[in-house]
Amino acid sequence: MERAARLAAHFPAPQGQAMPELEAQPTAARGGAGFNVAVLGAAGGIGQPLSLLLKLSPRVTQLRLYDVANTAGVAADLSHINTAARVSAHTGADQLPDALYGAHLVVIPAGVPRKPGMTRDDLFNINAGIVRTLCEGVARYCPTAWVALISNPVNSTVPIAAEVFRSAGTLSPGHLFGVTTLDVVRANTFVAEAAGLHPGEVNVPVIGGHAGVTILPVLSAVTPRISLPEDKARALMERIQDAGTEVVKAKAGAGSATLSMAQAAARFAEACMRAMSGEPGVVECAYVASSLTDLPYFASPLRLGPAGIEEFLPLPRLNALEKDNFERMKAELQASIHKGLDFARK
Ligand SMILES: NC(=O)C1=CN([C@@H]2O[C@H](COP(=O)(O)OP(=O)(O)OC[C@H]3O[C@@H](n4cnc5c(N)ncnc54)[C@H](O)[C@@H]3O)[C@@H](O)[C@H]2O)C=CC1
Ligand SMILES: O=C([O-])CC(=O)C(=O)O
Repeated sequence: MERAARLAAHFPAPQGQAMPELEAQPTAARGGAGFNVAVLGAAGGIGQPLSLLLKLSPRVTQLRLYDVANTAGVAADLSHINTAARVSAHTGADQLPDALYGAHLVVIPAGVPRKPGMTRDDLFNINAGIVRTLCEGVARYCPTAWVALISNPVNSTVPIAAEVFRSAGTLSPGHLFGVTTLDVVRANTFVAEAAGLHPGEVNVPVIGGHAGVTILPVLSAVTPRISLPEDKARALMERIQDAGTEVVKAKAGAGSATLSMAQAAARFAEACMRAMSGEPGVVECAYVASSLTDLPYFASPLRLGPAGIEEFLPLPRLNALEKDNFERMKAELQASIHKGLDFARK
């Protein structure tokens, strides 16, 4: 189906309204009145605890919960919590416009999770289409929103989202993020355990992408500085790269990481809202369109500001082990990016 026809079929105007004229939300106005956040996939394993954490955020004034089913119960439940965020439920494609209209930040954990034995790429066939459809809605109903994409395979879904926005004429690369915060959270935790530090005081930059060898924790650039023998560094690196699979195996068919992911996504959402509010010095790693390497999408530490990505921090110097991993990730990451681009351009 031609793109315009597909858009019109999926997204009628919000109920009782003419198709809204979407004016850009001026960043200066953001924050003062709080943020309007939409969670797409809100009734799922990540969506529910993430929505709980966002309901607890003093920065959120409107929380829109969208899913294909079961949002009414989640919203009713959360709405009894005595915080200021107003919660609304939006179920099914015809309610997506109401969920999105006016959103400052859209967080997307919609899609299927892995089962044991699957790779993240095995999710592509189902999740690519879900992400494309949801992003077509974002392009139409909240084109200036920041988008934080959780749905796997992130290495491919972010290029898909970018192409949807590009062809809708709404692409703002500084507002589109693949959420890799869980890799940082895990790296901080495992390094703290290994070094006898408090996890809250450790910061590991994690670069590359979000699958196996493409997840590159730069252990030589950890703060505070720690020194690890190569065998220990290699083992830690591999544990961080396989941490998602560790959870998938432990859940034994019941899905993948949800609670730690919800916390990681809430941390990333808070960082976005702090940056939109003009707070200085907000730095997070995320997977974004990037020219730091030959790869067109790459995760690295970013300084965020009211306009989105304000600075790509220089990549940390890599030691021999990390350089070797970087070389090994390139082909896989490039292939995942192309797979996403090819899908979106069909
Ligand atoms: N980026 C990351 O670090 C991580 C990513 N993930 C990914 O997050 C995704 C979600 O995982 P879970 O929440 O555990 O899965 P889940 O199956 O528990 O929840 C997914 C939700 O998406 C909803 N959904 C499906 N199609 C939809 C559509 N077209 N529109 C709106 N909602 C739709 C489902 O109804 C369900 O409620 C998976 O793709 C998973 O691989 C998971 C953990 C970490
Ligand atoms: O492993 C998975 O399928 C989910 C995920 O991305 C993670 O936990 O890092």
